[in-house]
Amino acid sequence: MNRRALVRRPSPRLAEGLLTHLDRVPVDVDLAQRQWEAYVAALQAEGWETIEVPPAPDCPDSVFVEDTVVMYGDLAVLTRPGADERKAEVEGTEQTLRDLGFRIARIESPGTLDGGDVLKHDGTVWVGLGGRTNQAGIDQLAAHLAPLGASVVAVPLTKALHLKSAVTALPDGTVVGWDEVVDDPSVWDSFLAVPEEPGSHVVLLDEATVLMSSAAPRTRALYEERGLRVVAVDVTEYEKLEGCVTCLSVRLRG
Ligand SMILES: NC(=O)NCCC[C@H](N)C(=O)O
Repeated sequence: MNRRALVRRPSPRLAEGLLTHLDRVPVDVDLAQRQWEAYVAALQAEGWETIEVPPAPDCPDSVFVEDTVVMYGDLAVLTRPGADERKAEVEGTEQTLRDLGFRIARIESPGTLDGGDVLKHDGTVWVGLGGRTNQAGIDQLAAHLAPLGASVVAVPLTKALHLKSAVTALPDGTVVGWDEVVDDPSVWDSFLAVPEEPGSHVVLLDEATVLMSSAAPRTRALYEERGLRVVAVDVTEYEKLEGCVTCLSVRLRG
């Protein structure tokens, strides 16, 4: 399988990144750069080819490249981020995806949508309706994905920045989340509460391997007991800015 992922190196202005639910604490930008390089190396070590979106040094949150696009097969739906400070990040992602030959669609005003609000599994696309993504953005995404057979479900979101700040999905489709920030776990047929907040974010590297933060050792043990192989990386500087392992890459199919 052709496994490729978009990544985008952190801006020197990372410490100015937006905060919604966390208080600002000092961010070590040099450490963040090393953590980003280790994250990219971890993807490559698992057979993923990483493709860099041109850096956007004037956009403090540009490392969180997931928010700029929703991929579905050969279609790239460019987002319209809910925060004005982040709207300029989309241009670099568009340029890269056009060069790679993907079909392009886009969310347009008055719709807003961040890619971090979109969780996909097996033909269903759950979208967090909350601070960054509005109903118009969800409706537009649904229209773009309907021809591809996807069913889009809006999920109320009040306790976390993005849907994927609260929940992600294991390879078998089990949705995992940290109870305190999940508005309604009953949305999903199979939901597993995890013991640590950073444990609720996994990047699927293959059907039996996930990448996650090293800040959730008890959750790691839980995943390993379920038969998963876990690759753990330090993303402390990104967690300080309400980011996580899913925000730092966009996996491409095909
Ligand atoms: N997909 C994500 O969860 N992205 C994290 C974005 C964090 C950034 N500081 C923001 O508030 O937009």
